Amino acid sequence: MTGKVIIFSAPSGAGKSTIVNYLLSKNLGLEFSISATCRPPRGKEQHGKEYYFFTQDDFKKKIAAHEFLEWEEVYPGCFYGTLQKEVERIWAKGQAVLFDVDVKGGVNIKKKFGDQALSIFIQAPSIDILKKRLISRATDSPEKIEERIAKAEYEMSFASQFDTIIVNDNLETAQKEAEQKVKAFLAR
Ligand SMILES: Nc1nc2c(ncn2[C@@H]2O[C@H](COP(=O)(O)OP(=O)(O)O)[C@@H](O)[C@H]2O)c(=O)[nH]1
Ligand SMILES: Nc1ncnc2c1ncn2[C@@H]1O[C@H](COP(=O)(O)OP(=O)(O)O)[C@@H](O)[C@H]1O
Repeated sequence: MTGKVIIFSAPSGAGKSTIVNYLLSKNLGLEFSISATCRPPRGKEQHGKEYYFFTQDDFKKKIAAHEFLEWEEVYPGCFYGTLQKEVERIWAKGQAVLFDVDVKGGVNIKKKFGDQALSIFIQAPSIDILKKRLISRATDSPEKIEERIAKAEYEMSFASQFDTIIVNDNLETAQKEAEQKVKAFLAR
């Protein structure tokens, strides 16, 4: 059983989650790939909903057992990855898989799936705007925001390795552009 995959990557704060959630609300035949992580759940987060939560030990065992399609140490000591069986679960339902992964993960998944995959890089108009968005989102401490900004320039350097780049300046325009690109790819 094989199908299509759509990959979204971006520096933190560029608007990727907002655009991904918009696409998921459109009933385009997409299902979100739930990632595995070894960060602890926050608030009401549940295993198998936002993420599959594992201890760092269990995560490493799964790496050794080749259960991951890909994984990255996204922040120091903090692993995120996609379980092979997550993709199979979604394809078995006849849906296309929608990935929200870091830039390296995005490039690796595209390499694995080739023409079966559409990789989209979401870019903020500038680093300054990125910073403003992270501050106004108010989900991260000032230290975390600085960590994310510091990483953003490095992440931007991956943009050219994606099939397409969407600059998220006006949100509605970016959402429509993403929707049109995804629909065209799914119709192929
Ligand atoms: N490579 C890879 N990156 C992932 C995966 N899942 C999430 N990420 C990335 O890990 C980062 C998670 O950071 P953040 O958005 O702060 O997520 P949070 O842990 O839910 O607060 C983002 O860049 C995600 O795109 C995955 O399965 N593989
Ligand atoms: N085009 C836009 N203009 C202004 N604010 C935006 C735009 N796109 C997203 N945002 C806001 O910026 C913040 C970061 O967006 P989010 O989707 O959480 O980013 P990411 O998932 O890439 O980290 C959120 O508060 C979101 O509402």
